[in-house]
Amino acid sequence: MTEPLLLGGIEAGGTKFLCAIADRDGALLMQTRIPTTTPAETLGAASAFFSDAAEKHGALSAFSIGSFGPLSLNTVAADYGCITSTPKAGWQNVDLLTHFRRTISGPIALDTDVNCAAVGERLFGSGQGLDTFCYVTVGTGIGVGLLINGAPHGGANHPEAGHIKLPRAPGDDRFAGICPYHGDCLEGLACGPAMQARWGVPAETLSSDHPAWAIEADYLAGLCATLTYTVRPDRIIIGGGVMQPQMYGRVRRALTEKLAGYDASMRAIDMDDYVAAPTAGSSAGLTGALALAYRTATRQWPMHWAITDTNSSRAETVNA
Ligand SMILES: Nc1ncnc2c1ncn2[C@@H]1O[C@H](COP(=O)(O)OP(=O)(O)OP(=O)(O)O)[C@@H](O)[C@H]1O
Ligand SMILES: [Zn+2]
Repeated sequence: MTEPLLLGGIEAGGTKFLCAIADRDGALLMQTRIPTTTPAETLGAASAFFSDAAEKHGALSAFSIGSFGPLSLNTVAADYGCITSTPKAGWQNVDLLTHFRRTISGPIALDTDVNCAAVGERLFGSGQGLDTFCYVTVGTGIGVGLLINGAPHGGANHPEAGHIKLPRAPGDDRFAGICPYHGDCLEGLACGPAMQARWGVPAETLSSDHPAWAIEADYLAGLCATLTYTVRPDRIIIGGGVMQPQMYGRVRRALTEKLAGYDASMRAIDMDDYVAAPTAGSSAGLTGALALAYRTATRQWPMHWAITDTNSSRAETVNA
């Protein structure tokens, strides 16, 4: 008989922490949504949820966190498991791992929110059937998750492709950018708050023929070209509040121009398929975190979740 598994996961975001426990088949047994306020308040509420879950369902087999960052993911570093230099007030140097080790006895895995979302897209969304793809979110920041040969990628630490420096888009030479570290890195020029700073109004209020969108598409296509040259993924999935439907065509056309017909395999890219929207739903990061917990417990990815379950039916099985 297969051993029962009890998995815990958190998608730790800048506005909310989604916490859940799930069984071996990915069915959610309990879940909750905690607003991200102070570390003490938010992490305290998350621990209380998992203590309550353990009382009701037993000890967790494995637990995983997909968090906003930057994070220290180098297992031998002194600050392993900490959020490090985030601009989010009060959350610098917050030790996530030590906090959860106080209440959770099983193994704990940690990865970025975007890598976890990429895992969720592989199980339930636009990454199904793919081994190597990128997951990009363009919202309050710009984050890039990488699934390489079927596993989330990290090296000495997680990459930060949202902060690459790109050539300025035509006509965009005055805006200084808003990244507190680099000024006019990609995130500094093209995340949602950067658009607001540049144009004086929130991005969602700009009309679809506003010049902002051509500039935005140029930068996102620059990121896609860089990812194409460095990772050569099967697909680049781009989501986040700024990626409205009209952006996909613009990014695909700008990317085709940037690749400039280089190499037959790049000329053969079907852009409609290559630059795609996410489809795993708003809980892809949480699903990915739970899948990471599954892998921590079993050394395998729960590929059967994709067959036996769908994102929407998962949501219905919840007893909050
Ligand atoms: N319809 C829209 N069109 C363009 N921009 C939008 C739209 N809706 C939201 N945004 C922008 O998206 C940003 C918020 O992004 P999102 O909704 O992805 O939130 P987030 O999860 O906080 O971001 P992140 O992915 O960085 O964590 C805001 O800057 C907002 O101006
Ligand atoms: Zn930057």
